[in-house]
Amino acid sequence: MSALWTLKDLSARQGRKTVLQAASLSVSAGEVVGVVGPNGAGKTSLLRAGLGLLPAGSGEAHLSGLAVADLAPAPRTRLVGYMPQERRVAWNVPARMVAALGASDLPDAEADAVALDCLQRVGAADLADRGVLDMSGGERARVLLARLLATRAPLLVADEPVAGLDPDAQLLTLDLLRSEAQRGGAVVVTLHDLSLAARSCDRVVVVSGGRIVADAPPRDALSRAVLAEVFGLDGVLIDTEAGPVLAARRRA
Ligand SMILES: Nc1ncnc2c1ncn2[C@@H]1O[C@H](COP(=O)(O)OP(=O)(O)OP(=O)(O)O)[C@@H](O)[C@H]1O
Repeated sequence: MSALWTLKDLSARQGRKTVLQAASLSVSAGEVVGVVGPNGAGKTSLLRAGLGLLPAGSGEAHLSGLAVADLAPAPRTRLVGYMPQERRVAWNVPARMVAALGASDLPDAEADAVALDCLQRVGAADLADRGVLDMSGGERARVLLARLLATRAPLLVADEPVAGLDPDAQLLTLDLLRSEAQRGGAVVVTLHDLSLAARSCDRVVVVSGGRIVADAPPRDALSRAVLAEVFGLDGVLIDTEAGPVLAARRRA
């Protein structure tokens, strides 16, 4: 398997605070990797520092073997598509235009065709001509997912793509990301739903206090000990017909 994204001892700060400490990670083609951790653990910082969007204090990050620090924005967007946590869109332009931004390397007509195809895949074909500010939050999230898919980049990184989505849309989102991995890409996704992470990801990376404290298949990464120490939960993954489900309560 070829590594599409590698981090080696990567650290980063926000102001005086160290938000990422010596993080090492390797993501290969075909993988769906979930990044989990409590609020403020450093998940977004990990993604942003690893993509060169937050200056790294030390360590290295590579995309398809190329040092992120040396990559100009245009070549970087060919190697990675990034869906940030904030779903901010400034202008009330139609969904098809927003989705087409993901394919801005193509001539307009081709970018539009890719955008429409991606809107269809995310179940938002009927929203194509609607302004993105005239939508519900969940509808806008689908449009932004379409924009991510429209990048056709080998690595897709999505920060909480299922936040605020209904259950069917959550599963659809993970299914679509899985299909990108099956086509030979790699996917990294932050999630708060640990059941969904266990069910949908090949590997789960647990972040706590700015450090990667586990990086393993879901059952190992979300062990009783990690659930207790990192999440403050007395919990366990239970097998069901639909996949593993977390049964947990807060620790006393
Ligand atoms: N712009 C900023 N300035 C200062 N500190 C920041 C900034 N952004 C994030 N932080 C701090 O960095 C730490 C990690 O934040 P980060 O957003 O990476 O966490 P997260 O795991 O993604 O959290 P969440 O699940 O709440 O989205 C937190 O302590 C946060 O307060």
